[in-house]
Amino acid sequence: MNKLFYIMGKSATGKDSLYKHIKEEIPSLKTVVPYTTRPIREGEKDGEEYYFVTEEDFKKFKEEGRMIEQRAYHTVHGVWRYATVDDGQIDLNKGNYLMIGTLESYQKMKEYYGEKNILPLYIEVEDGERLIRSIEREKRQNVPKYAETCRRFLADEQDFSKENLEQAGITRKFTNDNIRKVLDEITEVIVNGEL
Ligand SMILES: Nc1ncnc2c1ncn2[C@@H]1O[C@H](COP(=O)(O)OP(=O)(O)OP(=O)(O)O)[C@@H](O)[C@H]1O
Ligand SMILES: Nc1nc2c(ncn2[C@@H]2O[C@H](COP(=O)(O)O)[C@@H](O)[C@H]2O)c(=O)[nH]1
Repeated sequence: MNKLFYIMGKSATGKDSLYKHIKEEIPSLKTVVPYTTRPIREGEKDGEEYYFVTEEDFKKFKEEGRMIEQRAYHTVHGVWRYATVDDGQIDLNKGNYLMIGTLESYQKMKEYYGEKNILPLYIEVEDGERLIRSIEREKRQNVPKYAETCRRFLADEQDFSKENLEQAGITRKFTNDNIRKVLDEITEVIVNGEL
């Protein structure tokens, strides 16, 4: 039976980096483009990282009953929304999928696709190291947004609290202190289809 492998973790734990490496190691994995109302960043392309849409588009998805899950964040730049939409991208009869999300979206995806069809890949990094990685990453941007980096770091504390992790049923955590090591661990899980 095919599965949805769902990467989650606090900011700057390496989700995007791992996603890219896993795709290279297992090219047969299918991917899904989520939707967002946040402004497009330099280097991003519409339809690759996200479909960059408007508030009105989000309303329309809801009215049409196509919203699988959605999240909204009160960022320092205003409200940014993210969603997975029932737009035909996911068909578990066609193969295994690799996605990135949050604990909140994972819960909704579990309800929509069924617990046995989705497998959580929870990534963690020690907080001090994670903060350094997120600041260094921001520093490389043309216009670093340090306030948003700090907001996200603090918000993660609550969003990924011990209680929330327990409630979501996260039993295994993958520590990204060495990308090669964690990649091997995750690849094994994907190939076997179990944690
Ligand atoms: N094992 C590692 N060792 C050192 N640096 C790493 C490692 N894995 C990823 N990084 C670096 O950490 C930074 C954060 O990684 P990445 O952008 O992939 O995180 P993320 O979880 O997708 O973040 P966000 O949720 O904020 O988008 C990047 O600069 C990346 O190159
Ligand atoms: N748990 C939280 N997740 C958040 C928060 N702000 C944004 N996000 C999630 O981050 C990813 C990636 O966003 P991007 O803009 O860097 O591409 C996305 O899935 C959002 O849901 C937050 O405060 N808490």
